[in-house]
Order: sequence, then C-alpha cells, then structure tokens
Amino acid sequence: MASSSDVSNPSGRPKLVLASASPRRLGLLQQAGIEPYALLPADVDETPLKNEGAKDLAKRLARSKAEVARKVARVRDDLKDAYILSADTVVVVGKRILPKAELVDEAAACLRLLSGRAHRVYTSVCLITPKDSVRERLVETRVRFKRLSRDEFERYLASGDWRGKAGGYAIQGLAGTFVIKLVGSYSNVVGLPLYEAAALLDGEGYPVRSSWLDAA
Ligand SMILES: Cc1cn([C@H]2C[C@H](O)[C@@H](COP(=O)(O)OP(=O)(O)OP(=O)(O)O)O2)c(=O)[nH]c1=O
Repeated sequence: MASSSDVSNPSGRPKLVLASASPRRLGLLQQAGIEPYALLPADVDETPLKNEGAKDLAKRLARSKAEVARKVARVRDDLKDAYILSADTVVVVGKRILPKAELVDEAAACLRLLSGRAHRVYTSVCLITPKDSVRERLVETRVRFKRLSRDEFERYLASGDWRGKAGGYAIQGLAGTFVIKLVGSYSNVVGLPLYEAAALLDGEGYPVRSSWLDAA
C-alpha cells in the first residue's frame, strides 16, 4: 500500500504517482491491480473560472493537480522517472456546476437540484509520462435520480455520506438507492473511470496488467 512517503519498489516496475488524496481513487486503481508507488495529493483552487463549463473545469483541475505533483516528483531522486496520474470529478445539472459539498446546506442545495432529474458527471483523467508528455481523457456519465421523499432527503443529509463529494452525493454509498438509471461508466462517477485510466496508462507503456498474476 502506498503512502505519501517512500515505499519499496521490489518489483522494479515503472513507478506511478497518484496525485490525489481521494481514498476512492486509490481504491479504484487498486481494484484494477495498479498499486501506486507514492501518493502526492495536490491542493488546487477548485473555483470555476468565469463562464467556465463543467468539462473545461474538470480538465483544467485534473491537469493542475498532475502538474503540481510533477513539480514535487521531478526533484525527488526516487520519483523523477515516475508516471503521474490525477483526476477531477465535476457534477453538473443542465449548465449548473454543483460544488463539492463540505457543508450541510451545500449538500441540501445539491440534493434539491438532483432530485427527480438527470445530471451529468464528468471526470477528467490526466497522465504525465516519465518523458513529460501530457495525456488526458474526459469521460461523461449520465445519471438519473428518483424524486427524493422528505424522509430520504433528511436521512441522507444526516448520514454525512455526501461530505467531500462532488455534487453532494456518493453513488457508491447510500445514494446508490437514488439512482434510477446510469448511462456510461460507473467508476467515472466514483472518481476514476477505470477503462479509460487503464487505457491511458497502457497506451503510454505503463505495465497495467503486470501484477495480475501475482494476485492469482
Ligand atoms: C459524484 C461522486 C463523487 N465522488 C467523489 C470523488 C472525488 O473524491 C470527489 C470529487 O472531488 P475531486 O475534487 O474530483 O477530488 P478530491 O478533492 O476528493 O480528491 P483529489 O483532488 O485529491 O484527487 O467526489 C464520489 O466518491 N462518489 C460520487 O458518486
């Protein structure tokens, strides 16, 4: 398991830095058999620019996170040749970008907008290769929520399951019971589209499936 400090790399495989503090992103990568060598969370200002749309916001933030981590990694002897992977997830209802809910009032406002309607979730994945090429993939998932009863609304807010989640909900948690329909990648909603992330890494020479036999 990776940590923000050094960990051993007994396999001699290329190293991967995950530029994220999200336990969901680490968990999804591990589900795919990909173990980051190090975690370098990047704290970037997530405020949308004036007139910035959800897709551009997700792309800009994923790229900023990767670039912040790259600066740190390239001056570290053990990480100077590492691949850097980051992502950013944005939830949007129509053109309205929902915040990453930190306060109960924000979560309540998000739920009111999501209840009984369809919305889109964008995750942009950014990969910086050891030679500093930048590769990106933007993935869209469409999600439709049931109309929430007052009881569901209040219990969900009381659960705190929304905290720190884009759009004020976590599909992998209690809010899974609100989802009538999902079109596209489920892992994209949780924070890292696995098909696209694996394809990006694979396409740039990272040995995505090299550990699969270790687990057999
Ligand atoms: C919509 C949705 C989002 N989320 C999470 C994924 C992300 O962690 C978070 C969106 O915020 P992000 O800013 O994309 O990510 P983060 O700040 O949590 O982590 P980092 O920038 O360090 O990588 O919301 C879920 O876990 N489930 C969901 O259903």
